[in-house]
Order: sequence, then structure tokens, then C-alpha cells
Amino acid sequence: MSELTYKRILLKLSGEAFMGDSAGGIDGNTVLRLAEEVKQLCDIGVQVGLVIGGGNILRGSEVASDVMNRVTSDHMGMLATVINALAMQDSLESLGQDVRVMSALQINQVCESFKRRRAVRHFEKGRVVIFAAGTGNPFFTTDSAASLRGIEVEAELLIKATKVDGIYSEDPVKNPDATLYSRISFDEAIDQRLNVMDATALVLCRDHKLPLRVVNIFDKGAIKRLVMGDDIGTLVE
Ligand SMILES: Nc1ncnc2c1ncn2[C@@H]1O[C@H](COP(=O)(O)OP(=O)(O)OP(=O)(O)O)[C@@H](O)[C@H]1O
Ligand SMILES: O=c1ccn([C@@H]2O[C@H](COP(=O)(O)O)[C@@H](O)[C@H]2O)c(=O)[nH]1
Repeated sequence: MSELTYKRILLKLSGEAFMGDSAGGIDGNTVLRLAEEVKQLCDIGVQVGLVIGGGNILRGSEVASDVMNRVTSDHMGMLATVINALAMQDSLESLGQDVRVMSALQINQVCESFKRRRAVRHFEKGRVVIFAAGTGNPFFTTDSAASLRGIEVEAELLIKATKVDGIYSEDPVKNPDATLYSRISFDEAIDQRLNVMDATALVLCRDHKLPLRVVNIFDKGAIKRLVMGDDIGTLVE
């Protein structure tokens, strides 16, 4: 068996992936399948931090209106990510994997609050840490939260697991003829506005030298192969 290339990773899962074939919400079997992928990583000794989006429930920018302040709608979006985190927590536990949810907003009856040193201690004890409620601030996204937490806990790689195979010359959902990149620099991704991840998240990774991989969330076993050194999806560095 080959050596682990990465010992601590930050994995960003799209909230939309939690819907399965439904139009929204949470599909238990789908979350369990994703949890199995995460557990596979823990079983080979990888320390895993997770950030889960909220797109299956609510995105603040889509809900904000004349009668719904953007800050309020972003708070709702952050709470949506807590809901997804709790679903993943229980799925992981059902597989026998230790896990803690740490929220950027204080909801002490529900989960722990984020503290960097405590998160690192959880990793050392073999627990998955799910960083919920994004950055805790409105006008950000969970992509930025993933970059931020990845940098804070000194992850060696940020993996964005999403609905497409990697970063393309254009959104492949809109243009099926777009070209898939295997490798690209942060500056190129930012300058060309390759919208797979928001610019704030890319800039944070670039400035703090956290490499990023974009992979397909539906490619079974891909994340495990990746942490063992396979060249999968798009590498941004
Ligand atoms: N240049 C590009 N290369 C690849 N994907 C792109 C590109 N431009 C836009 N996209 C789109 O970005 C999407 C990735 O973002 P995704 O919706 O998975 O993340 P998210 O918004 O962070 O998650 P959530 O569903 O939780 O809101 C892909 O599904 C793809 O359609
Ligand atoms: O730091 C953050 C992170 C997220 N939000 C709000 O949550 C939703 C869901 O996150 P996605 O990244 O879009 O999946 C987002 O649309 C924001 O409304 C936030 O305010 N701050």
C-alpha cells in the first residue's frame, strides 16, 4: 500500500450533494454514502476537517429581498450549514467514526463553538471535525470558510468536492465543450474568473500557500485515491 501524501486535509462538500435525486433538503442515504467516503480516509490515518455548504437548503443571496435583509438571510444560510453538519455528524457516528461539530456561531446546546486549538486536539484524537456556520459572518461563503479553517488548522490540502470533474475553461454545466484543466495557478483561476470557487477563497489559499484540488463528489473513492497521491481533478497552487 502506498504512503499517504496528505495527513491532514480540509474537505469542502457541496450542500447540494446532500439532496440526492430530490429537489432540495437532505437525503439520508446520500449523506451516508458521503460519510462512508470520509470514514475511508480516517481508516487510513488521514485527519479530516469538513466544511459543508448549505445550497440544498438556502443561500442567503437568493433569499434576500426588500423584506428580507441580506444579513438575516445569510444568518439563515449559516444555520442551513449547521443542519447539514448535524446530518453528517450522525451518519459518521452510525459508522463508528468519532466526530465533533464546531460552529462559528454559538449554539451551545447543539454543538461546540469553534476553537482552533480544540479542533487540532480533536484531529490528534482521530476525530473528524465538521466546521459549521461558515465563517460566522454574513457576505461570505462556505468556500471562504473552508479556505479559512484549512489555513487555521494547517491542513496540507483543501479539497473541494463538487458536481463537476474539476475546473474547466468555462462552467461545464453551461458549456459541455469547456476544457478540463489538470493544473492551474491561483492567479489564473482568479484572473479568468473560473467560478468554481469564489475569489475570496482562492485569494486566501494563494496568500497562505494552501493548495487546492477540485474533484467530483460523485466519483466513488476518488478522495481516498487523491490523498494517496493520485492525480485526480484539478490542482490549483
Ligand atoms: N470554470 C468552472 N469550472 C468548473 N465548475 C464551474 C466553473 N464555473 C462555474 N462552475 C460551477 O461551479 C459549481 C461548483 O460549485 P458548487 O455549487 O458545487 O459549490 P457551492 O456553491 O459551494 O455549494 P452549495 O451547493 O453548498 O452552495 C459547479 O457545479 C459548476 O457548475
Ligand atoms: O461564512 C459564511 C458562509 C455561509 N454564509 C451563508 O450560508 C449560505 C450557504 O453557504 P454556501 O457557501 O452558499 O453553500 C451562503 O449562501 C450564505 O448565505 C455566510 O453568510 N457566511
